[in-house]
Amino acid sequence: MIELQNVTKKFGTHTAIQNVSLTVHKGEIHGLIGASGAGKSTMLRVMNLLEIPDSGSIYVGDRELTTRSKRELREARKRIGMIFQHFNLVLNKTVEQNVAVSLQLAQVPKHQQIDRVRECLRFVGLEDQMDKYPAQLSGGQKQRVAIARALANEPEVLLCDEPTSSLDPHTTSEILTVIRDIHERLGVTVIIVSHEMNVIKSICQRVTVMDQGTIYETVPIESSGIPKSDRSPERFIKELKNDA
Ligand SMILES: Nc1ncnc2c1ncn2[C@@H]1O[C@H](COP(=O)(O)OP(=O)(O)OP(=O)(O)O)[C@@H](O)[C@H]1O
Repeated sequence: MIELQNVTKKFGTHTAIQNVSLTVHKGEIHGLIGASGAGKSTMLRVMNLLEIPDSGSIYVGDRELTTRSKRELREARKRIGMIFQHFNLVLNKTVEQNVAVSLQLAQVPKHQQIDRVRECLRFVGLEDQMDKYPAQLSGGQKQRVAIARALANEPEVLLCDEPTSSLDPHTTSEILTVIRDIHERLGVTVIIVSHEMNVIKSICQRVTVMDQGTIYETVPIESSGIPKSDRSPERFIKELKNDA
């Protein structure tokens, strides 16, 4: 589904990723983990050419991205959604308008936009929040809007850059459940960068460990399932007592 062949990306004299090759299979949830600065985000960002590699090839499906014209690249990118740690919503646009941005960029006719926006917001459970602004939402709701925006053009691939790193454990499980739903119900291939081992272990089928800009190893894992989270006061008391 996604194949990186001998990809190198430098920032000035610093090599962020060095000659990496990786295949992500269609329909898998693939994790990228490693120490800070190992090159995880750069790996993810070259997959949709948000970072242009200095050398190497990137295939998404049967499309080689690095040799595409600007117009062809725009088309190819519609099939790749992306979400970020800090959500990257447009603050002066409503939830509805934020999701519609993807469709406007893809030049979807206006009369088709509203149905699609509603459908995506329904998928993430936010249909009733369409008129709110990002500042009126919780972190988890903001990430759901970002997910709805990423889904709007029916992507085949979802790139997730530390999607739960700004969220508490309860909201993390909710967002992971949405990501797993996208994978299972929509058949989307997911690549997720995280420094949180529990996140990686709970939903990934294979994990690539990165070290100093190279791939240390890719290992299959048995996903442990998304932990059930409970925000009841009894649970807080129990945990406080356990810690003591
Ligand atoms: N736009 C940039 N300009 C200059 N250097 C960069 C840029 N982006 C990344 N780097 C450098 O490339 C290296 C890899 O960065 P990257 O963000 O891919 O690592 P990471 O594994 O995702 O780290 P973290 O977990 O801290 O986010 C780091 O040394 C970083 O400082």
